[in-house]
Amino acid sequence: MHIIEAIGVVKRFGDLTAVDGVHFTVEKGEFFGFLGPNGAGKTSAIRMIYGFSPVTSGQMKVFGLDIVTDWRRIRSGLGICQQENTLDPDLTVEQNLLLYARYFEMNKHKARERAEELLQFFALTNKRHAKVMELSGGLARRLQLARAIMAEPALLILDEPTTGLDPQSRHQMWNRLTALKKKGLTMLLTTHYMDEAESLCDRLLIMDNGRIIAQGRPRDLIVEHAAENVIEIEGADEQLRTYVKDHDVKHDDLGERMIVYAASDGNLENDIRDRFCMDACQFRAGNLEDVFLRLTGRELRE
Ligand SMILES: Nc1ncnc2c1ncn2[C@@H]1O[C@H](COP(=O)(O)OP(=O)(O)OP(=O)(O)O)[C@@H](O)[C@H]1O
Repeated sequence: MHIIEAIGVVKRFGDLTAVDGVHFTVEKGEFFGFLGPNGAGKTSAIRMIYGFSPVTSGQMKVFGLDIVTDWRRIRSGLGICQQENTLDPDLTVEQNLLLYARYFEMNKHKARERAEELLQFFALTNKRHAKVMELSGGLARRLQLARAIMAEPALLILDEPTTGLDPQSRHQMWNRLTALKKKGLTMLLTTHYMDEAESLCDRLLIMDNGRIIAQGRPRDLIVEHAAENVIEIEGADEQLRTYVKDHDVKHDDLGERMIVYAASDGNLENDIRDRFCMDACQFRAGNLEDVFLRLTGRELRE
């Protein structure tokens, strides 16, 4: 059984089609990512998974159940960490966890035990009596995550979990998410950080204009849509342009700068190094950002 199965799912807001017939599956234990430019339809798609927003057409199945008819059963197995801070600002860290446990009808003893375990796991024990409004952004996000997994969900949904956090807090968050993955939790995240998606996700999809334009494992997407090795050449000239054309080399011509995508055998790299890299060339590994920009373009959207 798939943990999530989207079959031709469509979401419309009036005349606007935010999600345009998407198909994907998420399997047990997977860390699955949703990427795409602003307005691509990521949030609209994941909101249908947790029943926050009704499906216009198609079918969304979670834990093998239909979201339309079995919303309540599905909801009891989900943990959701939304973009917005949805914590109760007047309550303390610990009270936020305990209050949430009540929605899931957890008995008091179990709730206390679980809250203790999570306070430790997220390094929040010495903040247990602090009010939420006193917390830094990083601590608040950690608490939101702790609360989302309070009732031990089978699927955790994270909408941009590290947006706005400083590098220390982001790394701390990644570290905790990786630990949760090791425990076997299935997770789905949306993010604008390509390094985050590349290091955390087993598989991901890229959306644009409501459609899925690529789907697969990060490494496979890099090989298919960019390359393992990338050369950035400053001061691209006509000779280089002729060379890439004649040798049918995968590249992006950005005017002054050219980005060349080379396979891992090293031949093309060596040739370019010898012929065109007198001064300004940068050799680096291909990454998900290359894939993203190649598929969704470099122009500003708004
Ligand atoms: N409740 C709504 N009513 C009307 N239009 C909406 C609503 N929610 C989203 N949209 C529109 O649907 C499209 C997809 O938006 P969505 O928020 O799903 O994109 P996204 O990929 O999550 O973007 P971002 O990266 O900015 O969060 C956008 O054009 C947006 O304006």
